[in-house]
Amino acid sequence: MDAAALWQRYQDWLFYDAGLGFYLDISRMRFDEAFVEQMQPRFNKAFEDMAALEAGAIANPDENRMVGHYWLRDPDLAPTSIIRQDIIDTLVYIEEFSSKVRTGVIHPPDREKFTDILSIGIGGSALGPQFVAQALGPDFPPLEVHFIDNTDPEGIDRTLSRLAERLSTTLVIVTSKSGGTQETRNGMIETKYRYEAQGLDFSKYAIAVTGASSNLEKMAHSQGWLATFPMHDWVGGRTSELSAVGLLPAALQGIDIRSILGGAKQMDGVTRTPELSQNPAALLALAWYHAGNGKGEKDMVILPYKDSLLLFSRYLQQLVMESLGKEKDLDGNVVYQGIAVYGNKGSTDQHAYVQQLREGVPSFFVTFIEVLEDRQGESVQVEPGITSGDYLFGFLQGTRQALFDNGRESITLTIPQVNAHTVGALIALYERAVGLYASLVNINAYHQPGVEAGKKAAASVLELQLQAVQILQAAEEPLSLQSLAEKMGATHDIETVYKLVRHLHANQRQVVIQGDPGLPSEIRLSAL
Ligand SMILES: O=P(O)(O)OC[C@H]1O[C@H](O)[C@H](O)[C@@H](O)[C@@H]1O
Repeated sequence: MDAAALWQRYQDWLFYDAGLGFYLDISRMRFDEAFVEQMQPRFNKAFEDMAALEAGAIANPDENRMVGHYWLRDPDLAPTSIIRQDIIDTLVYIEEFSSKVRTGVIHPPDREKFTDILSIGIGGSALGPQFVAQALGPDFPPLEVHFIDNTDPEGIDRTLSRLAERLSTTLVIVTSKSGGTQETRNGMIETKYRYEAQGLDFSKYAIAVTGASSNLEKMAHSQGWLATFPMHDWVGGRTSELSAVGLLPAALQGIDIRSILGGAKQMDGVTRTPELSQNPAALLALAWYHAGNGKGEKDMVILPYKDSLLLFSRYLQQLVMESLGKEKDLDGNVVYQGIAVYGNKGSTDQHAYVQQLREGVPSFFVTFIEVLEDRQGESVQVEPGITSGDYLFGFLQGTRQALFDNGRESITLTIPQVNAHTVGALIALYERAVGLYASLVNINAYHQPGVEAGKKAAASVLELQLQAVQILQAAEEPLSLQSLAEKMGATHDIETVYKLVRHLHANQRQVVIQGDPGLPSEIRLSAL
């Protein structure tokens, strides 16, 4: 395609919404009119599915749940007045509570104000708050936010050690929809232990964001925690950023949550349009379908040219991959769907993996995110007439061009600046695109049956560990690995037995290995 034809294609496919100041360019995806025409019936169905979902249909049939994240930013859409009122009340509660914390009306025992927030959660209960804190957190927030999002002891220690001096002014938010996620529970128990070690009553510092009647909610109530905020049944973890999960920590950091909701609502309005060319979420879904033949054959590389959007790719990784990565379609056929997502930021990545994108295996399409405003205030000139922002702009355009010239496709989103409004809009855009794409490929985007398998397997490893220690404690002499596994009735799982004794030995806990651990069949095991 020559330059004039490309320019025409750019103009033909350019989507712009003046209210949002948002542009979407899919001209560098090499689909043709025939493809669009062929996709139209699928889109008609996707728009119908989406309308039904927003009206309160059981859009997550496996879990028999409604899918209501769109109602969070427009409560009038909620299917019942009870849900509507609940959304409104929760928002007011979040605003009142966070303002009282910021002004010191709610304060820690014997101190004037909370200075820090420690957010404990994982997956959908962490990624949104982390992304938004990075994107929108002020340089000097009223409360600085920290995260524990794993059960890694060293990671927990690092966060808690850094906070040690300020634990007595740190507000802890424990976020878990199910209220039973082990990593989150472990982080909470370890944190509580540190508070108690300093003679602090944890319940005076702790807040729960969780589902009704969850174990976490029951504990928060029985121990008299500072507050509890709801995580509704009809909001999935990966679409919960605009519920209390994301709004509470954002409001505590002084981020304008009404503006995030406003941006999302405005994007929802635009992406509700049942007209492919006028709907940027549908255009994204079209581009994804084209790129990967509707089978996820190409990976989605997210490249925001803005440091503050660094965590967007990690946020989208869960939203896209947990939603679309499914073994079966809605009719029960095995389809192995999904789209792999990765990315970091430009131009940083140009000095890392963009080499492969330009010249290596063509297994991806890029989504560039361009932010028009370089910074607030004046820029120095790094060369006559040229600023650092001009370089960032130039690198984005250059990379887009260089990739296209070598047959690599890309999408470009352009926003006027990174602010609460545009971040809300970006979240809403991708939530809708994922929902539409799921309809195109006929899968349930709102369940995650696959993640349970790993959790169950982990539980049986821990059972084996307890059993192994018990047998070694009762043994009169050191045992070989084989005889330990036999006594456990776990010869089929001897590799796991080997690994768990190695782990315990490395931590000087309960088990001692004698012999060469590199020769598992020769080691002798005894209780410590
Ligand atoms: O909020 P929670 O119930 O603790 O869940 C946290 C996360 O863990 C689960 O494994 C799910 O796969 C995620 O979708 C969820 O966001």
